[in-house]
Amino acid sequence: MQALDALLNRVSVPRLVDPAPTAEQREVMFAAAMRAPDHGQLRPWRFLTVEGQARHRMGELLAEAARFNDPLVSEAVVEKALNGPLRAPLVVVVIARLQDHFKIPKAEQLLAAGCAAHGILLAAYAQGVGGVWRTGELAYSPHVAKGLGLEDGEEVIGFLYLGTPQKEARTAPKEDVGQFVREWTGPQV
Ligand SMILES: Cc1cc2nc3c(=O)[nH]c(=O)nc-3n(C[C@H](O)[C@H](O)[C@H](O)COP(=O)(O)O)c2cc1C
Repeated sequence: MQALDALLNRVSVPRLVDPAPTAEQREVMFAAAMRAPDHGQLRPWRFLTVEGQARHRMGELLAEAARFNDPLVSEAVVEKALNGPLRAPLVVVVIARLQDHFKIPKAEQLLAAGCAAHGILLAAYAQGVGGVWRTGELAYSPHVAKGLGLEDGEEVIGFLYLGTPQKEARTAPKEDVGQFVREWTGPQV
């Protein structure tokens, strides 16, 4: 696939089934992540892969976090948390690693990690792998962070659900790009 095809046509694929991406496909996806624009080459990201039985353990962790957040949480919400990671054969947890740096603000590091996540999704799409970036409030839970083994300065910025599209992906909507672009010719007076 040509680079522009992926850039212009990538769409999220919410319904994902087995098989999970192959080792070769994963290598390409993580290599693409490493090409994210990255001020100072801090590489302010890392990834966890969760698959097989570990997805059930991740679901239990999310369900515990839902109960911690709200002891009166409904069973429906707990059930959704439990089943969340089962929506795809592979979940990639994207972790931003934010450090105090004399020159590079944490906001820039966060953006770089976001670009890395986008790189994974683009490389997935280019290889026919379906993917969708999800978060939800549990992604930001300290209980989940602890259970996933995050260290100081690290935060989850996304769960990338990856797998084989269950059905043909939708077509990317055509956007009126002109609405988002203006020429600037000098300061307003
Ligand atoms: C940081 C981030 C978090 C997101 N979290 C969710 C989410 O929890 N649930 C969801 O349905 N979409 C979420 N999305 C949006 C989807 O990944 C997707 O981009 C959106 O549904 C639009 O579909 P498209 O990518 O095909 O244009 C998130 C996107 C980003 C960048």
